[in-house]
Amino acid sequence: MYKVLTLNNIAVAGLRRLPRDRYEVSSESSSPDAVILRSHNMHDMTIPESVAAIGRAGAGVNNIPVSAMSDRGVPVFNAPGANANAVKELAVAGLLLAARNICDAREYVKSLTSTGDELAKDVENGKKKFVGFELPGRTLGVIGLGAIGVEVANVALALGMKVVGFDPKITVKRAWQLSSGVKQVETLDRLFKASDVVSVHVPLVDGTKGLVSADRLSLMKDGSVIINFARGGVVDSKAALQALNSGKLHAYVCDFPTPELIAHPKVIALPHLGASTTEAEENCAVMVAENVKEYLENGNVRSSVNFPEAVIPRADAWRITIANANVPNMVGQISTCLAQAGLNIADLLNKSMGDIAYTIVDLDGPVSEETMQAIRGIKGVLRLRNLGKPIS
Ligand SMILES: NC(=O)c1ccc[n+]([C@@H]2O[C@H](COP(=O)([O-])OP(=O)(O)OC[C@H]3O[C@@H](n4cnc5c(N)ncnc54)[C@H](O)[C@@H]3O)[C@@H](O)[C@H]2O)c1
Ligand SMILES: O=C(O)[C@H](O)COP(=O)(O)O
Repeated sequence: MYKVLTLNNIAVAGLRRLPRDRYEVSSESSSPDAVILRSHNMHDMTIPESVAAIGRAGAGVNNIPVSAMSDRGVPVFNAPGANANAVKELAVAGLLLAARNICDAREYVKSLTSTGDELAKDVENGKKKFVGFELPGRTLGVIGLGAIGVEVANVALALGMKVVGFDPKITVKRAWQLSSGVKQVETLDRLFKASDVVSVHVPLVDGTKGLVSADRLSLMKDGSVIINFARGGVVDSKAALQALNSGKLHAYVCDFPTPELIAHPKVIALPHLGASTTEAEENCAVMVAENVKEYLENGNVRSSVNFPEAVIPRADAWRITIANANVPNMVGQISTCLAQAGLNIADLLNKSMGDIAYTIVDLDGPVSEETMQAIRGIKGVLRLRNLGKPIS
């Protein structure tokens, strides 16, 4: 029986992928084999040694101690692209809310107590305070052309905007999805200078902290808009508030409220709502549950942020998997241990990603505890799993 600890509510469609006869899924488990979560902060918790895999039912993994998990040989899975449409739709909504001053206009209407002709007069007199701007001809700058950024860029083009994009590490897959109408800019400064609206879609990592800074905001035209459905830390919020006060920014649309942001009349703050649609929650939960299950049962790795993609279809063989430091002669030492035990290798895959290497070995016989100990004793082996024969 595999034990899976959930740290957030995970859509039932995903949990159904973990059959009850083989999986015990609970929000309380002291020795789980895997953890599935959304935005729960794992940095503050002690992660049991029993945990062999972590599944983030979403995109961002800044709430998970990924590097510490790599050191333990534990893969962290996420659900790339599974909530991209949901975020795209809300980013476009945010753009329109800001461009047409919809939040202020709604508040104004809510505040009206008049009726009849008086109300009609208040409506007509009030509307001049909420004159907005249209999108065609304006320039949107998209920072981060991954699953979400590409969708936002493409839809903005369809709305008549000019679009410029910045992503030095765009993947081939995303480049194929990106409309040829999106112009590439070489530097962030150029993107800020060119844009009326900037939308950020990068992960929060050391290199993206405070990426939307006072200096970059100062390059923008007066009355610009920042849209942030990435992470709060990507935008220097003090600088954004100053830019709102000076008129450099017309609005800051943000999915990550702080007391200061909530208090500012020109901030449109939402409660981290980007991925909160039934469809996105189900897509993410299904993708991550399947990938965690595949890893637990078969050792195959798909969509991990710290492990290389590694898949061997299951044959009628005994399987072990090894996560180890990416240094020379690991496969040689592992093979020697197996040969000394008289085991014949039927199939072997060795892949690496950064400092981590991962090896799947299919064998013609069962691996004894003695051989497991010998492999565990090799310097650089982080985690060894004996999966036996496939579950029939
Ligand atoms: N508000 C929400 O509910 C919500 C939902 C989903 C994702 N997110 C956030 O959005 C982020 C992006 O999600 P995604 O699914 O598009 O991820 P993704 O991995 O598909 O795309 C991220 C892109 O950012 C690029 N990038 C990284 N650093 C960069 C930099 N310094 N400059 C320019 N580009 C850079 C990468 O090359 C990649 O193409 C997530 O990491 C998460 O933090 C928020
Ligand atoms: O990174 C993500 O996928 C989003 O921020 C969604 O977070 P959530 O699953 O907590 O809504």
